[in-house]
Amino acid sequence: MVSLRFPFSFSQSPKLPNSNSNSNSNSTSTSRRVSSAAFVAASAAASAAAVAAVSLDPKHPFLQKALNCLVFSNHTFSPLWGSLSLADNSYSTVVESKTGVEFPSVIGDSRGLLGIGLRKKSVLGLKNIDVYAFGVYADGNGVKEFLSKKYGKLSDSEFKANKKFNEDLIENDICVTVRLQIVYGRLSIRSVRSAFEESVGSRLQKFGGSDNKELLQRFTSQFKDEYKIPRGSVIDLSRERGHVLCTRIDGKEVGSIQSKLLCRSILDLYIGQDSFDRQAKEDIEQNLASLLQK
Ligand SMILES: CCCCCCCCCCCC(=O)O
Repeated sequence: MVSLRFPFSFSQSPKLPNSNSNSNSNSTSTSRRVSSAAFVAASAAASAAAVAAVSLDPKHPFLQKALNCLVFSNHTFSPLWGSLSLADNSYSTVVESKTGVEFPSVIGDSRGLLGIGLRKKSVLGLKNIDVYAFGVYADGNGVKEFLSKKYGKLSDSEFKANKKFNEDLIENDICVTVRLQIVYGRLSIRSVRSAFEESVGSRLQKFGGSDNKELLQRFTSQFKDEYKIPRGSVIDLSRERGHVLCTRIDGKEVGSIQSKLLCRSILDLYIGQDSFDRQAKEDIEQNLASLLQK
């Protein structure tokens, strides 16, 4: 039978991403691949915060001890856990190696990084340019709850034969964020709109048929002319509970739309069958699978 890996398990070393030789922070790792340890850190963050709160209470010396043990272990265990510092509340980052773009291993309260990738696009059918790096995050508790319910009773071989973890994430009501970090320096908001029109439009058609022009228009019209998208801009596309797609540009919410079809179409671009970056999709699949262990 498979069961969920306990986030504070010290007995088994998770796969680590390559360590970063040119980083100025000892908690940053450079990799195109993201270890499930990054994701585990998301669940750990919430629990660690709870432990920290109690540990200030002198009536709980045991918890203080557990906390010390946790922090010590973080520093020797994994670079991604290394900066899970309760003092400054900062977490480790993973760097997309081609562009140098950094992704925090945890965003929000509990969304852990499952994988990173690169979106390239050909301009005038000629040059392939790097447009943005992306990171896919999912809510630690939501994923674990879902996976253990669905796969907890499978035998090991049945579990290994499963190839549907990404589909599970795309389809179900689990909080997910895809973070786009723009690397191309000459992007107009109009080109962002038309790129979304093309990519999201094709998925809306694929999953929902041709009658979705209004939905596509509602989504793309969130990217208003007044917004600037210079290099370094961050666009967050988040599926919140109830299949609500919430869009943020540089942290500012620009709109939210309740539509299962739209959420599915967006996620399919990054982790679906014909995703933008095949390696990223495979990494994510693997990291989802490694959240369960025998
Ligand atoms: C010159 C290329 C312009 C491409 C702009 C893409 C900006 C964001 C679009 C997101 C969706 C997608 O990648 O198709």
